[in-house]
Amino acid sequence: MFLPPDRPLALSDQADTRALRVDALVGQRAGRRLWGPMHWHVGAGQALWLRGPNGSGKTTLLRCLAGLHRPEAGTVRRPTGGQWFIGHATPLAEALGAAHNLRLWLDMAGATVDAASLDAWLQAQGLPAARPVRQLSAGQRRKITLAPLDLAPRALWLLDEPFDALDDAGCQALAQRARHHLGRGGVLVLTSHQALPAALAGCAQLQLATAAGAGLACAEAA
Ligand SMILES: Nc1ncnc2c1ncn2[C@@H]1O[C@H](COP(=O)(O)OP(=O)(O)OP(=O)(O)O)[C@@H](O)[C@H]1O
Repeated sequence: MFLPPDRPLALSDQADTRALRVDALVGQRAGRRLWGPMHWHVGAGQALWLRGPNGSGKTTLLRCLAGLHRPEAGTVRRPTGGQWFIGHATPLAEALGAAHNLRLWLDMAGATVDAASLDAWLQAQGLPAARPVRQLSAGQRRKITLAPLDLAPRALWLLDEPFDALDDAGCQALAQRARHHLGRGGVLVLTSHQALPAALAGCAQLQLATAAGAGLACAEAA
């Protein structure tokens, strides 16, 4: 099944080292083909919204883009400047506070962030630095997991359902951060079951689809 994107993907120069590029990529889970082959690239300053029904393979595609899941075939070329992959689960240590969690996460990711910047960011977000994460709400947890985007800028943002659990103000603020990232020449690929805030309206879309009865999904982009 071929479903064209609502808007064609913006093309960039094939040699552009700031672009995210996918060639002949085929996605699989447990040996079952989910989508592909797909060919597209997203240039610096551009965003791509992955869409599709539950189980169509959006998370799998994001994980392939991040290099966390092996595709059946094909290649992914990421922009220079590093990446953040932030999944929809919140992998926080429940007994630790936000500052401690972020310190561990940033250290593991090789990101250098001084304690003052981290504390200032938490304060600006109205998040408690030391209260155990298990005492925080779902939206507060979500905000913590998204903190590295601001604290340690990287060229490629791969975000799986980043608006989940955020209130309206939180969604708007995240979209503005994404807009700022794109303005600096970053690349964004995200999934969202909800409509994107106005700041991200008009970005390119890639629709993954499940063929009725066959359990097979394919995708294509202009
Ligand atoms: N660890 C796994 N082992 C085997 N199959 C898996 C595994 N994880 C996911 N799948 C299967 O892969 C398919 C795609 O899953 P994926 O999570 O990528 O879909 P999705 O489009 O992100 O779904 P949703 O909108 O529900 O988040 C589904 O059919 C799912 O059952």
